[in-house]
Amino acid sequence: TGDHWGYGKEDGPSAWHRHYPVAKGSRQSPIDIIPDEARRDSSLGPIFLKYDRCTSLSIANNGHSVVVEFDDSDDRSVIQGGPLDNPYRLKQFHFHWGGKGCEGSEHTVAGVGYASELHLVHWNAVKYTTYEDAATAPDGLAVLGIFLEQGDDHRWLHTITDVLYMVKFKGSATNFKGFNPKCLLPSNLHYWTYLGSLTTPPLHESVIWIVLKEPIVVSEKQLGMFRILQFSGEEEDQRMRMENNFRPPQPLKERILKKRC
Ligand SMILES: COc1ccc(C[C@@]2(O)NC(=S)NC2=O)c(OC)c1
Ligand SMILES: [Zn+2]
Repeated sequence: TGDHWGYGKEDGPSAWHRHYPVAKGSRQSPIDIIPDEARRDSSLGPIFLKYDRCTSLSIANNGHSVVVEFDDSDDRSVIQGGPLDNPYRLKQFHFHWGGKGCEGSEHTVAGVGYASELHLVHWNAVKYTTYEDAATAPDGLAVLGIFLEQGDDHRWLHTITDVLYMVKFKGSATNFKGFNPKCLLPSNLHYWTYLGSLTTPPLHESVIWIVLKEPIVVSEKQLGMFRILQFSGEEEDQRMRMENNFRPPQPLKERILKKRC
């Protein structure tokens, strides 16, 4: 039982369509972002992020990534503005990364990947009653994508990398209170935006994507800490290092990429 998909040769992104036919849908993510083809849209305003440090709850290894969950019972932590018609509540954030020295982001920019990509997942609690309902609705989710570039140590990422050893195995979780994800944002909030999907099964086409142009900088040492995580559970005999947990870019099809720069 459990998820029968992964990132390997047999169960990876090229095989997902067998159980999840929407993998070949009209608004799949990620995409290759071509900056020169992005259309400036005067109706696109700035995005506003209001994150309250008291809403973070736990950090967990779900067998596909490391996820920090938030208390989404009210509007303390929300994203609004930009392409969004109302505030979307912060539910969780997680990362995608590569192998040693390899690219690991999901979106690429003019064909070039970054070392990693952070996804801050928000849901439309004005229109939908539950996160689960929002996750299947065309305007249900708003995901803020932030690129991680290799370079100097990131001042605040230590707060996360220092506890990864506690969630090494699939199914492990631990308390993670008082973390404010605002510390993971770059200084500039200029963004690209387009209509897309979840990037793992069930691949629901329910995401309004907001991808920041400016990456944050993290060290190779910090990136390496993500690779102590395992896809596999503690009881499984074959150890499977968690790395290269990213889906490659999907066809843009009839979509328009917009920008606010
Ligand atoms: C059923 O609801 C789901 C399921 C998976 C994810 C995770 C993910 O597929 N989506 C993005 S974005 N990156 C991912 O890895 C999700 O996140 C919003 C929501
Ligand atoms: Zn993601």
